Amino acid sequence: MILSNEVKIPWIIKYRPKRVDDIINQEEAKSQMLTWIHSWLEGKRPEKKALLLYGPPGVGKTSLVEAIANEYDLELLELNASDYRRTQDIKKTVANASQKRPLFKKMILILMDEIDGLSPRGDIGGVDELIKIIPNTMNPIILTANDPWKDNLRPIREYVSMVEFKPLTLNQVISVLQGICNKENLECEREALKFIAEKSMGDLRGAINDLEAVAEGYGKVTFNLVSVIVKGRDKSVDLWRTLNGVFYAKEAWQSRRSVMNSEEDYETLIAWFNDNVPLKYGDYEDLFRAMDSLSRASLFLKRAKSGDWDMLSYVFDLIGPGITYARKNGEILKNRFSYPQKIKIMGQMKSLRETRDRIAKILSERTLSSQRVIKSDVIQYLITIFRNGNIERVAMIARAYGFSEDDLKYLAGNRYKDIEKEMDRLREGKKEEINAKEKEVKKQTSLEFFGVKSSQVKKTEKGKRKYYKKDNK
Ligand SMILES: Nc1ncnc2c1ncn2[C@@H]1O[C@H](COP(=O)(O)OP(=O)(O)OP(=O)(O)O)[C@@H](O)[C@H]1O
Repeated sequence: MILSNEVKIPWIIKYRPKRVDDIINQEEAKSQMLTWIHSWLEGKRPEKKALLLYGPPGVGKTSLVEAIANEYDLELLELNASDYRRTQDIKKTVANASQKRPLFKKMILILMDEIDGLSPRGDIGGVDELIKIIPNTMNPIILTANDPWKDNLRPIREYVSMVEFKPLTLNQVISVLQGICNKENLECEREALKFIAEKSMGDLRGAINDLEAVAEGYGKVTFNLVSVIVKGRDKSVDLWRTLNGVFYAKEAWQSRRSVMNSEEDYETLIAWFNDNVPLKYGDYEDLFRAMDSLSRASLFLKRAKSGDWDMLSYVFDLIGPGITYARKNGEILKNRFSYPQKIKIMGQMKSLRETRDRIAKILSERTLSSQRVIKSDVIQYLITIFRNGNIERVAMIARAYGFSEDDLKYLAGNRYKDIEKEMDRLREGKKEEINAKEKEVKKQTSLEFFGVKSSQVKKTEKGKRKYYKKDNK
């Protein structure tokens, strides 16, 4: 059963260029690739049967190949690192496709993405196999790499034409972002777009993702928001990327990579998915499968943390592909990602713990007792006094100990405002009277009050009063 039919598509997919003309700033690459593809289409197989596209991430390598396939009616066979990890994989997929004629389209365009991402050991055989395939292929082959100068790619470089992709300029990135803002009817400040563009350093994919993260979270894109959220790749942006990367992955390896690349610890990631899977998967069976996978991830994480670190590999698979492939029936819902309740509560508890520790420190310094004893035996009484005791007296105790507003909130709960008012009234009241009363309170909170004889108290060099077991008399 599907709960809602509102479906959301990530902007990098929604605004992906459909035609070659839509690709910006890669004129040289375009002309090189178009000349090459024309000669294939005219039946003159070019001297180099494969291209190696290289350049930074997110500048249009994959998009241009997809646009060419779309415009020239080619069947695109898109393969990723995980499809050709071993020699057999290459034989099964690339070698096979290189000799096939498509049923309906003109040719098969074979795209092997991210060949530099292959592990050096695993792909040695693969590289050899590829070198055998390229000279005899009946179909055009395109390889992409961020870094084509890696050693393991050296043999391949002789068999391909290299096509360079350049980073996009600041203004180009800004104008793409502005175009998206207009189409989305989104309020976007120019300064904010400039900030995102500068941060992206020419990676348009990254820039579009950042824009969407801010827009989705806040409904508008202002400089103030962006400078806080996108700055230094803020954690919420990182989390947003990871969630998006898993929910919208096309392939298992993409989803796994999103989890592995996240800067968050795995417990936090699990908490985020725990709260957000129900927001994104409306079909109950999809939801069941995803939550089942997530709970297994949690179990494997425990095992990994108890020393069996090999288990971590299953954690990546169970969070990433486990959630991606759990969705079989329904679409991804349009709901916004939400902040996990567990982390919210833990955050609140953490700040409460910090306040309690601070109060314990103040009291332990004053009474020369250990903080542990103060926490276990004293604070509860203080809370009772602050919540029920005589307000003037409580206000004086608060002044004597120098409790902050947070300390008062912790000790007095809802009563803290009344206590603060009383403290103000006292402050304005007769100084002498207050001083005398404060003195009395101080006395009652002093070492002597806790049974230490005055003769056992000495002043340290810094003027602090210290307790000595031995009588000084
Ligand atoms: N030159 C460009 N013109 C228009 N849109 C672009 C361009 N470069 C990137 N984009 C946008 O960024 C997204 C990612 O681009 P693409 O996948 O083509 O990058 P890539 O260079 O293949 O990156 P990677 O090396 O990481 O795979 C696209 O969906 C598109 O929206």
